Amino acid sequence: MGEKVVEARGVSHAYVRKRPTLKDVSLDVAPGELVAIVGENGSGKTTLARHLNALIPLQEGELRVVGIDVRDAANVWELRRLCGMVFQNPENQFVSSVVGEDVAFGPKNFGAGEKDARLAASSALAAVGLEGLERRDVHALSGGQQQRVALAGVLASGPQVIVLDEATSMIDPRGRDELVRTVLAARSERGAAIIWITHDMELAARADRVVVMREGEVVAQGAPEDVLTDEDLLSSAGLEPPLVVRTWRVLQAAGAVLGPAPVTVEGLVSALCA
Ligand SMILES: Nc1ncnc2c1ncn2[C@@H]1O[C@H](COP(=O)(O)OP(=O)(O)OP(=O)(O)O)[C@@H](O)[C@H]1O
Repeated sequence: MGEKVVEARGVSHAYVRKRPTLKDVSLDVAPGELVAIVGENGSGKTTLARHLNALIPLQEGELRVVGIDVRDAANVWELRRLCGMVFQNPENQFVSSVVGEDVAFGPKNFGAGEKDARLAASSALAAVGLEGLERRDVHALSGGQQQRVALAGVLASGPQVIVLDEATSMIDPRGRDELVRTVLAARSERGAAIIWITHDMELAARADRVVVMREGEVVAQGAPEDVLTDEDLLSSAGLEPPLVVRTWRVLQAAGAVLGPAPVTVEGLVSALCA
């Protein structure tokens, strides 16, 4: 158990009394694991994410992230350094209006000297494709660029867990692919675990594990090949399978293919070639 970077046990939360938003959520995440959390609007994904970073008080249950109890106020900044978050609207996430200073804030705040913090900021900005934008005003950037700055800020702080909450929603398709690669590199280079909250089933198909939420509960979790091909489960959670699975079903109905549905384009190609 000590090895997990997220250990949630029976976490429940109600913003409004007697109207629970999270119900008895238990979830483990291992170091370096890529976990996708899917669920329809209002199913509680963001509320769970906020708990991971102690942005809202834990009302019920137990939650340790990177070994820190989220109730432990003395360690909240260490928790936020080691578990970085990028939200859908990063606008309110910035501490400085100057890009380079915002990204350098994390490392500086966590003890790096001025020069090291700047270097960390520049390398994180380069990693998200924003090389040389250090002097720009954050608020004069596009939504997608702001999401990249927010991710750079997280990367510069050396996280063990990166939580992305619809964090690529405003990024154009090519930029999104680049960002996915950047996040996956953070995983392979630093062993960071990634928790990806997304409506993008193609992205979820690339995870190690998919967690399905419905009305504040975790209703299923497992390998993408199992979860994302279970149409009844997905439909009960208000979700659609990835395009590859839907394509497979059409081919199957036409008698063109046999066997379990692949979930990624690569899987589809190898199944068709086999
Ligand atoms: N600050 C708040 N006060 C009261 N209710 C809230 C608050 N934040 C969220 N809620 C409610 O909690 C429920 C779950 O919201 P949450 O944002 O966690 O869902 P989600 O799965 O992330 O949704 P989405 O896919 O739309 O981002 C919703 O019904 C929402 O209205």
